Amino acid sequence: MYLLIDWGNTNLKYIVSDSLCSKVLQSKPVERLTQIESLIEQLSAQPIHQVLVSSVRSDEENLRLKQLLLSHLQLISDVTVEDNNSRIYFAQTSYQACGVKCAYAEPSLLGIDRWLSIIAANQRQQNIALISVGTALTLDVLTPDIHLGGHILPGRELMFQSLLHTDRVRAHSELEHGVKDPRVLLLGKSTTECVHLGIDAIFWAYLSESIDKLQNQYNIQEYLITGGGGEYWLNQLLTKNITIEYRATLVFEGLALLYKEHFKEYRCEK
Ligand SMILES: Nc1ncnc2c1ncn2[C@@H]1O[C@H](COP(=O)(O)OP(=O)(O)OP(=O)(O)O)[C@@H](O)[C@H]1O
Ligand SMILES: CC(C)(CO)[C@@H](O)C(=O)NCCC(=O)O
Repeated sequence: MYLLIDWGNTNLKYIVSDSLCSKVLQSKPVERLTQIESLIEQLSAQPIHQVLVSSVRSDEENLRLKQLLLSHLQLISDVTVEDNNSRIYFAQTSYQACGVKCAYAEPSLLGIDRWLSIIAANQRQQNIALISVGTALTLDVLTPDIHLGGHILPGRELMFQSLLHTDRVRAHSELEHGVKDPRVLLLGKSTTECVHLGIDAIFWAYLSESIDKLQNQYNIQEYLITGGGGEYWLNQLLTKNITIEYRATLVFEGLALLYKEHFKEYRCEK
């Protein structure tokens, strides 16, 4: 069994799969955890043989994850620590991988989650815009085999927290009356409503305007959207005249592709 991990700034997401083929990964449920310690409990006695990791966390946090995984692997198999070390693969950004070239002059500075999504999207060999709505909102644009660059914005929670830091804007993290349509300029009648509607309006204006520019400048054929807020924004963007798809497994698909490029012995059964 393969364990694929996407450790973001808020959650650790994972998939357990007996195959690294994109089609199989796309059909797997993505599990979400807030504490990495609960990963081991969740896996319990599953026979994991190889772990693939995408992590935007610090070296220190990655080491903690590695130690946790090693102790789990040791419990379920009788091989040595050295053998087990090679069973944990941490993906890294590079200048070129799986046929695609990175836009950054210093590729190691591009977030691995973005790079893996780019690698997965490049399989389609089209002009693609990738939108990830998580802790940060990111945009990446690629034409076949070339990453052109992108944007990074603070995500909803970061914007929300930055206002709470003033200590005067006392908003609740959830709206009392559910989601409101961000395409209409609705006006809030409480601090919480004002903050939520304001932040949604920023995202809507940004996404709507960026899509219009992307259509004109890059002739985008397809949009792929992912991340915790991906489904919500997919629904809002359906009114735009674009081809757009929500893909929860995009980072995992890229992770599997990069791993397979490194360890060429892996073959996807047809
Ligand atoms: N409707 C929404 N609009 C904007 N952001 C949202 C929405 N719903 C959820 N989010 C954001 O998504 C995030 C959780 O998603 P996800 O689990 O993909 O993030 P993450 O673990 O932080 O991943 P990463 O660090 O890779 O972005 C939260 O920070 C939350 O604020
Ligand atoms: C932007 C985030 C936080 C999105 O998860 C991540 O990709 C990251 O930490 N990136 C590093 C900076 C960059 O991509 O240029």
